[in-house]
Amino acid sequence: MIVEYIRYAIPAEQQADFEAAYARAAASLRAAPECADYELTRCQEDSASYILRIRWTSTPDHLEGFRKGEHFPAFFAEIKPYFHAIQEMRHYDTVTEVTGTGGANPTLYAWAGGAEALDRLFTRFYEHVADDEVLAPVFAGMDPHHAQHVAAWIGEVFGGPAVYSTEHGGHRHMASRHLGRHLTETQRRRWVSLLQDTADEVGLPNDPEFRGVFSYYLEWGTRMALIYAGDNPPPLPETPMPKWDWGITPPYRA
Ligand code: HEM
Repeated sequence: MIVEYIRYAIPAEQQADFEAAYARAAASLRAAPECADYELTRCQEDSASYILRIRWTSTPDHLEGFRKGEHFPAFFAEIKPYFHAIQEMRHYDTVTEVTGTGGANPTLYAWAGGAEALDRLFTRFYEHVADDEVLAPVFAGMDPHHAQHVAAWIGEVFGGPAVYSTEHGGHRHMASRHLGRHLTETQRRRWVSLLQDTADEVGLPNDPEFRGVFSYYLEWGTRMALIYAGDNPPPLPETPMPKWDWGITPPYRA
């Protein structure tokens, strides 16, 4: 993914037409498979300055795919009158590690109740697993610290301290622990529903926003576990830990 920034200087009397032209041109961006997202903003301190930010799947996808593709003619027809007003139009690589979310919303980890709440959740969960006819055989030989390891994993994925990646082998190790286990859909579903029941039991926050994201993660994570446990697992991930956040349902505050 790369980011293109286009800076414009648009005199006050042209701004309404400029914004309307971009509102129409945006239909081409929405239709273009090379475009991830876009945003046109106007400067507060200098109202003539606009910045258009477009995330493209890659620079060649933008220059070869979009510019030579079916959506470009309609896009360019709308914005051509403002071409002379461009002050910068360049592609930027997201090569730095400096990215993240600010403190406007608590992390999922903090909202859940931190390490103590996640330890409580998984300790109780694996107590139930031991008595569950579907799951008990799967976890019969598990590491005695398994519950704490999974709590550390989820804690880090949910924005907590980097305990799993620094002390327990990170993403690659987690995926490797599922290899060759040939987990079934029945086991996966039981794992998810038993964990959700346990979340109720130990009093994890039950607001729709948190539980929605929690379920989203469990659904994705368990389906990934089945893929790694299956006959043709993908190469083990060398990538950093997945990071989860609130997405389109930030925490509700009255
Ligand atoms: C969101 C979903 C899941 C997460 C976050 C998760 C997390 C983990 C982690 C972090 C480990 C490695 C623990 C360590 O470092 O010692 C692990 C191992 C394991 N997982 Fe999962 N897992 C998920 C889904 C599942 C499912 C659905 C099953 C089976 C129904 C499963 C079965 C196992 C087993 C059997 C091990 C090895 C346990 C041991 O020998 O200690 N996992 N899992």
